[in-house]
Amino acid sequence: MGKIAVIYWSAGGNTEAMAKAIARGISSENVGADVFSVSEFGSKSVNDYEKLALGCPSMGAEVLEECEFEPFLSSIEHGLAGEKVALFGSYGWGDGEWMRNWEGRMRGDGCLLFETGLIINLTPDDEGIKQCEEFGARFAKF
Ligand SMILES: Cc1cc2nc3c(=O)[nH]c(=O)nc-3n(C[C@H](O)[C@H](O)[C@H](O)COP(=O)(O)O)c2cc1C
Repeated sequence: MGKIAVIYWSAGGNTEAMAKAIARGISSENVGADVFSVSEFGSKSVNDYEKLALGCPSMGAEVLEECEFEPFLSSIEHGLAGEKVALFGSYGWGDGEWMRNWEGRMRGDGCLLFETGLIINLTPDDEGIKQCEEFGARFAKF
């Protein structure tokens, strides 16, 4: 089975912690997972991966982070039709609106969206980390 890229943007470390836990869950199913921040991913190709897990917190007013993550997503989304994609991210005071909008956008791109995006309020606690690991393990089998 091909590898999964877990690509995230995180300023405060919350979405980063989710990304690392999701990657652990993927690995627990003996599927390879490479974890990158958007800047680490740079100009690598998403085509080298069988599936993508994309993480970004709710920023601005219920939008994706606009300086790095949004341009990255715009640059890859034209090629995502038929691809298996999972979404995740941390949020603060909202109700997950950014994730619902993001899911709709990905469906519009023709992605095979995995479940609904995993959202966690602020810093994932032990239960949140477990949710991320289980989400990753299920995505590995998707
Ligand atoms: C500039 C800014 C804008 C934000 N906008 C929202 C928002 O619209 N809705 C929300 O629920 N949380 C919002 N938050 C809270 C973040 O989503 C939350 O702190 C999250 O845990 C940050 O994730 P990170 O640690 O991965 O950067 C915002 C935070 C910042 C700094």
